[in-house]
Amino acid sequence: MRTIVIGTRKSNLALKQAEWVKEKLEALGLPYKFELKKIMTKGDRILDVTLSKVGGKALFVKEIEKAMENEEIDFAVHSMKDIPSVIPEGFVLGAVTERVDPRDVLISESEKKLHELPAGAVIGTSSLRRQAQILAARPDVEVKWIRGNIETRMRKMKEEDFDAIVLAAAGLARMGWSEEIVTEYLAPENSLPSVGQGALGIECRAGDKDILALLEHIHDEKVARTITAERAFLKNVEGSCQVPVAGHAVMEKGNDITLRALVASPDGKTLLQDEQTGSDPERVGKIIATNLLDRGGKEILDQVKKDLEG
Ligand SMILES: NCc1[nH]cc(CCC(=O)O)c1CC(=O)O
Repeated sequence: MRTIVIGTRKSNLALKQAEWVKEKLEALGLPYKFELKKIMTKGDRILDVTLSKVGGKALFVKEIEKAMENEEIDFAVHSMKDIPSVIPEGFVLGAVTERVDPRDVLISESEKKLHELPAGAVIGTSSLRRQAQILAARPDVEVKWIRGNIETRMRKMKEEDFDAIVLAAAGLARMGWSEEIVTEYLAPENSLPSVGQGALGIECRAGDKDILALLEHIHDEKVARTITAERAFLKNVEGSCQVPVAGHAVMEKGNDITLRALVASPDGKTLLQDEQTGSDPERVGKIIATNLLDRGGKEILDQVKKDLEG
């Protein structure tokens, strides 16, 4: 019986995600054994630096791709939103899983919602996307960088000087945290999610037919279509590092997809948004990207990238 080795980062959230995939595959009753292998990535090692300054998303996937290349693992489970918009030659997205709640949530010590927090309140996030949207909704609060996994951020909120933090509902749910700790599920108008948020992406070797056939069983084509639109937007606005862009797509009745996306300045003063519906996800994503870049998004993103390099 062939043993299939599933690669994962070693954070608790990554482990939960990989275990979820392992259980789904085991439930199929196929003649395979499944094993998890934890891989320490550069992104996990440098948790004290702002993520966008040290190279962004690629930091979490490079070592994992190396392990696939060396056949130490057969495929890797990632949070979809951590996968760069362009996947390197030799690897493919073998499956996109069902999506859980894609929204961001606000957790505040005083249990005050975003619009109830006092002026000067300090909100913790390490995402320019969240920062921009918080400041657009509440220009009178302060955003401070907070890093670390979910447990660390919850602890820092209590021990340090944060009135509230913003996290993904999906991460909390997967970690088994009770919904009771959530103060507010943020509407897309206040915090449009990250491209891919709430879904898992499974990356494997491009030519591995057995693994690709296996992964078909946990692939959700409807979710994949929405994510194709979101990622087409991301790829066409730039792709690589962590910049203040957001995008969320839903399936309409029939086969149409509606994508809402934005490009924002980090200070939240400019928020460029667009929404388009169409049947070709690549095209919907590209139309919005072109639109937002033309309307001033290009200047914003060029400036952000310059600041990140500096
Ligand atoms: N940026 C880190 C990250 N990557 C994936 C998730 C969980 C959400 C998901 O799976 O989409 C999180 C935590 C967060 O943003 O709060």
